[in-house]
Amino acid sequence: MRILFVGAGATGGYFGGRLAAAGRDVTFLVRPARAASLASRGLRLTGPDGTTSVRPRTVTAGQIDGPYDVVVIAVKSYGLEQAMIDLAPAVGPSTVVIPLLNGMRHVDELVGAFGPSRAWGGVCMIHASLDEHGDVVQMTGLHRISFGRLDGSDVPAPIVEAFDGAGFDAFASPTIVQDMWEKWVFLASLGAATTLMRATVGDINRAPGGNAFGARIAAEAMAIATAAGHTPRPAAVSVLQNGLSTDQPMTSSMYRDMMAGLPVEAEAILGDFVAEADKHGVPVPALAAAYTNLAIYSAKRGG
Ligand SMILES: NC(=O)C1=CN([C@@H]2O[C@H](COP(=O)(O)OP(=O)(O)OC[C@H]3O[C@@H](n4cnc5c(N)ncnc54)[C@H](OP(=O)(O)O)[C@@H]3O)[C@@H](O)[C@H]2O)C=CC1
Ligand SMILES: CC(C)(CO)C(=O)C(=O)O
Repeated sequence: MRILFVGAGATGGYFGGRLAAAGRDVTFLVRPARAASLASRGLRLTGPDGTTSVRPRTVTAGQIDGPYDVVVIAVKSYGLEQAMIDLAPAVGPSTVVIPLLNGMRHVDELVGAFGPSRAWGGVCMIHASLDEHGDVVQMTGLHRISFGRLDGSDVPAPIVEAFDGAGFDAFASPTIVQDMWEKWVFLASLGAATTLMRATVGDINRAPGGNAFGARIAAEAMAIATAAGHTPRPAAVSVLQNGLSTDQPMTSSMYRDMMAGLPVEAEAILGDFVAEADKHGVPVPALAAAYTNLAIYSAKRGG
C-alpha cells in the first residue's frame, strides 16, 4: 500500500512518521526547504512516549512518479490550493484522498477536484507543533485518526490495515461527515476561546467570568451545528463541555500559531463557521468577536 503524505508538518510529520517507523511504504510530498531539513536531520517525533527518528522518503512537486493508493493531505487550509496542484499526479483512478485539515471547506474543494469516490473525509486529534529544529513535538498522549467515505459506505480492509497498529489510534468511520462537524464545533470553540483571550483553557477558567465565557462559546458553536443539521451527539457534547471547562493548559493549534506570529486558519475555522451562523440566523456574538480578532491579527501580519 503506497501512502503519500502531503506536508510533513505537525500532523503529517507525526502520523506519517509513525507509519514510516512501523515499516509502512510512506513518502512525503514536501517543499524544497523541508526536503533539505529532513534529509540532513531526519524526521524526529518527540512526545510523552519518548523520541522516534526516521529517515523519510521525500519527493517535491514535479517528482511524483505515478499514483499512490492513499494520499493524506496535512497542509494548512491556506496551502491547500497549491498542494492540490502539486499532488495531482499522485491521484490515479482508485486513489483514496484523506484530508486531516480542520474545518469543512476543503471537502467541497477535494470533491470538486477528485470526485466523491476518491475524496474521503478525515479527522485527526492531536496536540502537536514543529519546534525550531523542525522536529514534531507531541504535547499530550492524544493521537487519533479517523477516515471514511463521505457517503458512509464500507471502507475496504486494506485501507484500514494501512493505518492500523502503527502506534496511534486509527478508525474507519461510517459517520465521517458528522465526525468532521463535531471536530469543527470543538476546534472552533477551543480556537475562538484561546485566541480571543490569548490564554490556555486553564488560564481562562481561573479568570473571573472565564467559565461562563467558555460555556457561551460552546453553546453558540453547538447552535450553529444544530442549525446546519449536524447536532453534536452526546459524546461530542461532553468532550466539548469538559474540554472548555478544564483547568489544564489546553490550547489549539490556531492559538499556538498566533503566539508564534504565524498565519492562522481564520477563514476556514471561524470565518466559515460564523457564515454558517449568519446563513441560519443564529446569533453568535462571542464567536463573531473571535473571528474579528483573528481577521485583525491576519491583516496586521499581512495574511
Ligand atoms: N497541529 C495540530 O495539533 C493539529 C492540526 N490540525 C489541522 O491539521 C492541518 C495541518 O496542520 P499542521 O500539521 O499543524 O500544520 P503545519 O503548519 O505544522 O504543517 C503543514 C505543512 O504543510 C506543508 N506544505 C504546505 N504546502 C505544501 C505543499 N504545496 N507541498 C508540500 N508541503 C506543503 C508545510 O511545509 P513548509 O515547511 O514547506 O511550509 C508545512 O510543513 C490544519 O488544518 C490544522 O488545523 C488538526 C489537529 C491538530
Ligand atoms: C482539537 C485539536 C485541539 C486537537 O486535535 C485541534 O484540532 C487543533 O489544535 O487544531
